[in-house]
Amino acid sequence: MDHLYDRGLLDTEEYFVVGVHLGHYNSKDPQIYFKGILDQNVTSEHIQNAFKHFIGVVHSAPVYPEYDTFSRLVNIYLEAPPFEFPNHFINVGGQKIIKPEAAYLYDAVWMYAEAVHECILENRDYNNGTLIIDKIKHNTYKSAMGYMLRINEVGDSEGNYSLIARDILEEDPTQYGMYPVGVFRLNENLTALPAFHFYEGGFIDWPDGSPPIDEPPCGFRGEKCIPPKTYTKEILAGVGGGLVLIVTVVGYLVYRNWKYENELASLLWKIDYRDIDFKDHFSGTMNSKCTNMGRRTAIVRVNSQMSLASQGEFDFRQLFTCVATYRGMIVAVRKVRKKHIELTRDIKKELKVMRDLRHDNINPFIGACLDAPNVLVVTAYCGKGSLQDLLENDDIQLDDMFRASLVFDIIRGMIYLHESEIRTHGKLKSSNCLVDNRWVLKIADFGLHEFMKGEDEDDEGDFAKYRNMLWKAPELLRMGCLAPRRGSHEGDVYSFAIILYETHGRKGPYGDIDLPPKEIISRVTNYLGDSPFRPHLGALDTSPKIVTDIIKDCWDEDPVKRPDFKTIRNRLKPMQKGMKANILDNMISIMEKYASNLEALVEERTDQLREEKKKTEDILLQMLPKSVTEQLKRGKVVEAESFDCVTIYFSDICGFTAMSADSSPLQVVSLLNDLYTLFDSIIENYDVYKVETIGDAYMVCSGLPKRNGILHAGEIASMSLHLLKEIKEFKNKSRPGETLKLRIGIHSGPAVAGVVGLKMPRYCLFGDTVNTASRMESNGVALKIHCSPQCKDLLDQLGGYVLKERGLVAMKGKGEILTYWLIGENQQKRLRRLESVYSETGQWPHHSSFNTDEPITFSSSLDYVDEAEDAENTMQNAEDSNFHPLLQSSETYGPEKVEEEEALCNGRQRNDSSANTHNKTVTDHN
Ligand SMILES: Nc1nc2c(ncn2[C@@H]2O[C@H](COP(=O)(O)OP(=O)(O)OP(=O)(O)O)[C@@H](O)[C@H]2O)c(=O)[nH]1
Ligand SMILES: [Mg+2]
Repeated sequence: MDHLYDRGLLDTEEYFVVGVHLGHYNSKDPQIYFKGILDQNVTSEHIQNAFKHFIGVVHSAPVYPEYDTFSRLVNIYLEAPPFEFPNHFINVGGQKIIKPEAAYLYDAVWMYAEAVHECILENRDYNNGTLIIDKIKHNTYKSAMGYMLRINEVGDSEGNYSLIARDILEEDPTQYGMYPVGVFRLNENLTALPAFHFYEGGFIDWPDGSPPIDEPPCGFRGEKCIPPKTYTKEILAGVGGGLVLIVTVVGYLVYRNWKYENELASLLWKIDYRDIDFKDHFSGTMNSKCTNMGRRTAIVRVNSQMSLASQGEFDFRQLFTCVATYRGMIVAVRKVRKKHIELTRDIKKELKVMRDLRHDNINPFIGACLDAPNVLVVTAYCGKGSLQDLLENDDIQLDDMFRASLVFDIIRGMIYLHESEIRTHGKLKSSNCLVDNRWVLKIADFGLHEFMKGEDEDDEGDFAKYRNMLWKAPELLRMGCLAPRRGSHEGDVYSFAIILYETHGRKGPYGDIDLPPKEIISRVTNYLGDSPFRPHLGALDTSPKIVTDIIKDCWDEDPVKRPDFKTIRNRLKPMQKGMKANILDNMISIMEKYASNLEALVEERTDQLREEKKKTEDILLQMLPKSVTEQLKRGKVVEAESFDCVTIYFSDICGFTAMSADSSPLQVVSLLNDLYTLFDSIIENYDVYKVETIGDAYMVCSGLPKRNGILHAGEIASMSLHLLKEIKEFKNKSRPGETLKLRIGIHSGPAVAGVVGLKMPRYCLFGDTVNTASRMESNGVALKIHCSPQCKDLLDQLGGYVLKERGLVAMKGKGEILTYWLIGENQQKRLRRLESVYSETGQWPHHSSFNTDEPITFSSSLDYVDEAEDAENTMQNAEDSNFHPLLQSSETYGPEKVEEEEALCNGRQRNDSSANTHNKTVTDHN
């Protein structure tokens, strides 16, 4: 209570505390109830005020005098046996205070005794506890406390309880105590709860003047005050939201309207006449074309062909429409035959709609010029002219892909147009389908009906007038001038059918029907017979059936039966198979294919070229030394070069002339071919350069054009031995069994080399060395190598060569010269020599001699001479003819033999250009 009071909970009178006190009411100390466990300050005003909000239920105090009587009797019995509890003060009137528990105990025993007694009377088992309890339950009895009690159904005694409340303390009116104000008593029928009865004069000093309500009006948890559910908030939110939406929508509409009006008013489409520049494109007569804008039809037919022949972005020969530049853009300008124009709202709307249209297959409307008398309509310029021009131009091939691309462009454009605010075209025809530079077809000349209204009649003449009507649907033709200018969806489909017919037939809208347009129009309009008058479909016999079917359906006499453009698109889809959406993409893909083919082709041709070049180079290389070839290839002049020392080989076949005389020319050629093929393959193994072959003569040189020190003598010597060996095994097919008598001469000395001639450039050697070499050969002996002393010196220096002195030989212009026969060599020595060159220079002296990829093959069939330094010894060996296969297989040449050979060679015609002298006398001093 203290805390409740402190926290102000009792201030509001809202709380009232009902306490239960377990003890009996203590009438001696009515303030005891204010006490807490420790707090003894019961007199505090604070506490006493708090208890104004308290009523308590306590056990009623014993009823007097009944309880007194009981107490007295207990005192008496306590002294009596069996307790014999003495009370010393009994004689002075002192009584022991008997606690109520004694009364309860008394009550319990009494009740039990009553029950047992009843059992005995009823002759039932009083040891049966349940029975005894049953008897006790629901009993009402007068307690020793002096009041009535009742045992309820669970066996508890429902006692006599009093209600205590605060009242002024009897002893001290400034203080309060708790006093019983009433009691709960059992009522008559003893069944219901005990009822409360105020004691006489008893009252409760309710803080509020009356008892507090037992339950808050809304229940303890407010459950009795749940307000019925209302949707006010939702409704408010809904209404608010709705309002916002309405305001937004209205705002948006107003804004749109405002914007629309602004756009209408801003005249974005308006073009200033001064901004249109006709000069850039036209001069002279061209300008007049633009001055006559609007009367183009007659010119069209003549000139349209011309424009199409051109592929450029812009062609100056295009005369059929007036072209100008507007803000850097090429535009088509069309004059409206009106003196002035009143800019009504409808016209403004119409122009705005036109300007807003944007589609790939719709020719963009750029604007209009209203500067009277120049009332102009400006549209984007399409570089390739109209579909009509295209179809009439025989130079342009229309393949299926091309045609399908154009047709689908029309369909796409028309679907867009029919769904737009323009709704219909009304003048769809091939001249109003323009083709731009990218070959995309664009629908043109639609809309602007209000703008054009009242345009002066074009004096184009009957032909042109009726021709223009060939695309018009019959139902519109029948309406005459009442027909709506904007036409109808079905009317556009009819026009499309005629265009499709034109596109496939390429003979105009009515193909080969040779009637004036006026007559055609009359027949189409006044159709009475069974089938309406239409172009002949027979002319389209090469076209796919779906196309002719579509054409038939689209020009049906009954407009209702004509399909719409979406249906047409779906039905014509097979035409598009494998095609890209626009023709340019198709062309690009074709070109890509072509380009990749071309790449392969170029590659192939490059290979061929490379091969041919290589062949040419090879031939050149065969004709000229590599270094010379390189110089010639680079366009340099090859200057004659002088070489200090080279070795030259000449060989000749003795008796060749006589042999040729006996053989057919073919046999001779075949023999020489075989022979030189063999020679060529042999000389490849040496660092030598074949200078030329003339008839049976063979000229080889070493030490040029690449210098090789003195190795040239060795290379030529080894090569000569190799050739000599091979010639002995050479089979002459026309004279089997006969050995060719090869006569070889070698000489070393200085020479000059250079390229002569321009047409058939030859690498030639000049100098006395050449002559001497040739003489060495001509003064030689068949199957022997005749070596000059200069050459022998070099060979000696190189070592490993076996030479035998021949003796003095008289040579023309030279006197007598001591010459030698080269008879053998030590190949190992040559090999070592070349190896040492290789290790010094990192290069083999001759490219093919020691190709590291191939085994060294040179002279492999020759035997070797062991360190043939001792000439005597060697010669001895040579004479023994035991050490060299050359010598083994050949005869030993003595003077007689020489003579014999000499005779063989007599009469031989030398046509060696380099060797101009022939010494026919051979003197062998051996
Ligand atoms: N290259 C090119 N030619 C055009 C262009 N506009 C019109 N033409 C050509 O001008 C010719 C006549 O066009 P228009 O003046 O529109 O006359 P029409 O199409 O026969 O008839 P309507 O449009 O119905 O008045 C067309 O056939 C085309 O050859 C264009 O933008 N570029
Ligand atoms: Mg047109």
